Amino acid sequence: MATHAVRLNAVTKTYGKEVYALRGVTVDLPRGGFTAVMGPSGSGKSTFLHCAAGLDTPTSGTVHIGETELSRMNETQLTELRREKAGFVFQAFNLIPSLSVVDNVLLPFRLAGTRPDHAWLAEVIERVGLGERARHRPSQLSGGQQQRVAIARALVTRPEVVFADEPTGALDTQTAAEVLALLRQVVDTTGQTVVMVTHDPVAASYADRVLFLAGGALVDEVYAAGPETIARRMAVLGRPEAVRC
Ligand SMILES: Nc1ncnc2c1ncn2[C@@H]1O[C@H](COP(=O)(O)OP(=O)(O)OP(=O)(O)O)[C@@H](O)[C@H]1O
Repeated sequence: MATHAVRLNAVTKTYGKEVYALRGVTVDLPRGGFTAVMGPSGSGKSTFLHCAAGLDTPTSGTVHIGETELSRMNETQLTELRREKAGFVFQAFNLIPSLSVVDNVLLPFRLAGTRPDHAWLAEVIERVGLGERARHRPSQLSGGQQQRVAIARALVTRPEVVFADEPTGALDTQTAAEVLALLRQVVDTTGQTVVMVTHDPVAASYADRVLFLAGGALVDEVYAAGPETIARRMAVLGRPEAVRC
């Protein structure tokens, strides 16, 4: 079995002739790890996440999720692969307002036309702390609780990797801390792999490893770092001379 959950090799993404959103990014994201991706606005964080998750296709280079290479897949194959191997959590919780917590969490199965494992479904809902609220609608929940529904939905298919794009961007500090602690716990207790884009050094400090992008290139990384260290590295990247174009 591969030791990486995701592998990017010399991944470049360009828009037209001028814009290099990613330039030659090579990195392994190990199984069971929590990786944060940071960088100034426009540095390529979302493009990185989208290419790693098969939501976007690199201009050149290869992407693997586990043993599977994404680069040669057509759109239908990519959709199937994402369904099977990836879970997604976004800043906007993307829940369906008319559905209960449990039905929102069941959506991936509905979309795939497959049968859920009900014991696991109950465990996941319990694990995110919503056992008592399984029949509530999203409008009856706080922002943090809604994001926990989205996390349960991302986990319920037991994906190879959970991709989170600014998952705490819409939450207050205390609620954000709860959601990040949950992601940390998921990695620690289930050996799940999480990749998270964030602007926030405090959020990134929950990760085992922080990757820094500047100008579409991977320019730095830290392991097990606190918010101050991460903020200091970010401050350096903010200066134009740090961007290797
Ligand atoms: N569809 C597109 N067409 C043209 N340029 C694009 C497109 N998507 C992204 N870009 C450009 O690619 C670069 C990287 O964008 P990306 O969204 O990945 O950065 P980011 O680090 O996630 O930014 P932010 O923190 O502001 O969300 C930027 O210069 C952006 O303008």
